[in-house]
Amino acid sequence: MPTNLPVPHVLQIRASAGAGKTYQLTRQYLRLLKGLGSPTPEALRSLVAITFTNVAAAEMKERIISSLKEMILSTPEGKDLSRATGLSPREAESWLETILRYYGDLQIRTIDSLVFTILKAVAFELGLRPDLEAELREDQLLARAFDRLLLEAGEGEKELERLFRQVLTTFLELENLGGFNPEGKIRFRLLTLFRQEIRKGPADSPWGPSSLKALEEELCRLGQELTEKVREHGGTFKYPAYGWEKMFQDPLRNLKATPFKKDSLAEVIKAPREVIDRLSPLYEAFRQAFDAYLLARAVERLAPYMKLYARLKEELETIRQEEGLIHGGGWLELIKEALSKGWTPHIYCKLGARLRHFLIDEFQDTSRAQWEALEALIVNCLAEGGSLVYVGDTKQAIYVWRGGDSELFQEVPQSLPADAYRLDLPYNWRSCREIVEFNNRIFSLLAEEEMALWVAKGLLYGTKPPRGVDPYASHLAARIKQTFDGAVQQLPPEAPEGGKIRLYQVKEEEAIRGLLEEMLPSSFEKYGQVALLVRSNKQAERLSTWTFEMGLPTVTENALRLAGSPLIQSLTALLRFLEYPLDNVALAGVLLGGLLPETPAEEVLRDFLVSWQRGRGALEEYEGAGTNVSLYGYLKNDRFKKDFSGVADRLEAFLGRVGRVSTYDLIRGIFDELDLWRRFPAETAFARRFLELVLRYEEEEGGDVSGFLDFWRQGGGRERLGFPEGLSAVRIMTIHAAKGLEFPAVFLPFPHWKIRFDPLVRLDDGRLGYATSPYSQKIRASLMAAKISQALEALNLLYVALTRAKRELVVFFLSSPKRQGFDIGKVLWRLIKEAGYFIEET
Ligand SMILES: Nc1ncnc2c1ncn2[C@@H]1O[C@H](COP(=O)(O)OP(=O)(O)OP(=O)(O)O)[C@@H](O)[C@H]1O
Repeated sequence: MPTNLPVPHVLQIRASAGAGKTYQLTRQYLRLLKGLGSPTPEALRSLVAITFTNVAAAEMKERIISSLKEMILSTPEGKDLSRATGLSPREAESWLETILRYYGDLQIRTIDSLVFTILKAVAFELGLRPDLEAELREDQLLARAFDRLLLEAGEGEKELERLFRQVLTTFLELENLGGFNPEGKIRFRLLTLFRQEIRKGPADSPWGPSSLKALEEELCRLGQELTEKVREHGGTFKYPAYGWEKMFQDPLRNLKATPFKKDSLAEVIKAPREVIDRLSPLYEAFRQAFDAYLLARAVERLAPYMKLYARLKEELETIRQEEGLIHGGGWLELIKEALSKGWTPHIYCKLGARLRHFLIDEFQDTSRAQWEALEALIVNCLAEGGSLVYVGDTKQAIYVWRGGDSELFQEVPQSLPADAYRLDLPYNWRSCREIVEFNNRIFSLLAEEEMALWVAKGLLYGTKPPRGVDPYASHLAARIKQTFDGAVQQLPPEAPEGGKIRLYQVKEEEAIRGLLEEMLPSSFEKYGQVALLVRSNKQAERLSTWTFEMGLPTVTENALRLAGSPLIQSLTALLRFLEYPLDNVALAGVLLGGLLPETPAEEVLRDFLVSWQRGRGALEEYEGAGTNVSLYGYLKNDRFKKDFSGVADRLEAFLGRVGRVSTYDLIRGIFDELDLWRRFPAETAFARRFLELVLRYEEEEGGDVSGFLDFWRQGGGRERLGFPEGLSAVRIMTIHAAKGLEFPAVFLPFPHWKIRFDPLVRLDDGRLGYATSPYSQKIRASLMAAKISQALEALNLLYVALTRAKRELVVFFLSSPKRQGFDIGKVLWRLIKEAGYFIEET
């Protein structure tokens, strides 16, 4: 890593898996700390590291802290770090103190979180409510807006009622869809439109809906004219047994007819040359009308949805004004607007720091909208002598569906006002020799012309690709070659030897289960060394049922959700109680969770319930004249104070702090006073992450206890931990979640994913259309462009999956006839065979 680049500079690190990109980024962070001089919160705030997920941000913070500790203790690793970063043990110590003291100023976060903080800083100037809140769960926000529309329609808003009716008609007639739940499908389509707009630009049509009726009539007229003229000139349609002539007479009922796809009239009719020449323009006119009709139909299909969607957006705007809620895509646009007005100095002033250096991890998954929101800030920081280091690997771009745009990787240095440098990291530091060589052989094959073309054709067209040259397949093949060119990695001089690749072919899924049962318990000293990687959550569920039945300790992504931790459950129960002290269920949760050290919880509750059963009279007596029968009132009652000494006092003390201190300080106080760190050692990781979440929430949304609880209920509880090290349980997770991680042994039990088809396409003229076969040529181009991106993503997923293993990699192939069509398993199979590996049949 070059340590003395002159500022300003942009450094691009593009390297394959396990090459040390995140490792270098962490070191660069420490190096920049050194360059900032004496540790202050302002200096800390000027250094921004952007990660792809909150989990990755939490992990990077941990890495920074543990690196500083190593340096303070001058361990061998610490000495190496000191040498590489220039930080002496003393400097490391004072930075660590500053970081721990001003933890909230540590700017290691996701792009969305950074952009939202900035947005809050300029909310007033942008005419937004200052108590603006982020709604990260766009489906929920949209569901609310949709419900409000339904309500308005139900209350007699005529225009809206008409719109809903139109959508339903399109749904039932044009799309031939039925079923019991049109509402669910309509909601889903609106959500797709919303996502499309957030990630890929405006959804509004530049033109109104086309006149489908007129196009239908024109098509039928041309079809009939053609049949009449053919007959008039003594010609006949080919293949009378298939009724080609009839198809031209009634094209609307024969949209998929073969003769409509022929390139020339000579392929459709039998007639002398001069007749064919004479009628060819008519056939061409028919074909054009046919294409225009198909195009209009696709746009028309979406038109009522677009109108409803326009209303939905108005509703979203109302929610924003009424409640200050704003969705992710919305804030990216707003911040872009603010920055384009040259507000950067003002933003810095509000943030209390100038941003000087940016570090960005996993850059290949950044979306254009995200980049555009950040760009002006980065330009500004470069203009003031700062730097940008961004790292990534286009082979690992697996978030195209969320707008990730790996082409930005090359564009960025050209658009920025600073000298650009590039660093190669040629070694793979992660895996043993066998694994590195396996991946080298497999993935370098994808950079070969013939193989790339075979893969491209298969992924785009399945088992029956068109013969000869196909422009889409050639384009995809070129991109595959370009992506995997340079995939070969070197082994560092002292790389660990060995490693194992095990490849099996099985006939039924049951056999995969059998092999797992055989291999998992016997092969590894510790279960914690094994990760089973899958494509979908459903597969993860299936596998965890199996491992559960086998009696193997297992940890899945869901098990790491914060809401699943007993400590966090009791803590949120305590917050619910503090928000509303009459919430008996919440207080019961606090007592039963053992949060308060001195509570004989069951005894208290039994007593309370017995009293309750005896009748309100008795309880009201405890509570004095109060009418609310609350557990809290019961605990506070003097009669019981001595039995349950301290409980009510503690609760009262906490209650006294609500609203006077921040939610974060309130919870930290609870941790200290109840000695939770010591009393719940197994839950430390959950507790730390929870505190971080509270802090992040507070920074971004400034909310009180109620606000935090709303956020928690609406999805905060789904936040999860990174997979903890040292836990002796088999990890089951999706390949998406495994990105950036590594494990001693990796199993890929179901490598058979296909590319996903998205019927929503953007046409050349900017309009959106809904693609169903047969496609207009214009739709075909957009559709194939989308398919090409998805095909690349499917291959990239394979690359991510196969590069997570340090020592052992196990892959199962299912050869059951149930597995039909062309999938990634087929690609992998051929790559493995050509690379000369043996697949064992069982
Ligand atoms: N220069 C190095 N010396 C020793 N170990 C290294 C070095 N670089 C990286 N490593 C180790 O190699 C492993 C992979 O590093 P890291 O996760 O940073 O790679 P990466 O390029 O970000 O990988 P991926 O793209 O697959 O997420 C880690 O265990 C890291 O500690």
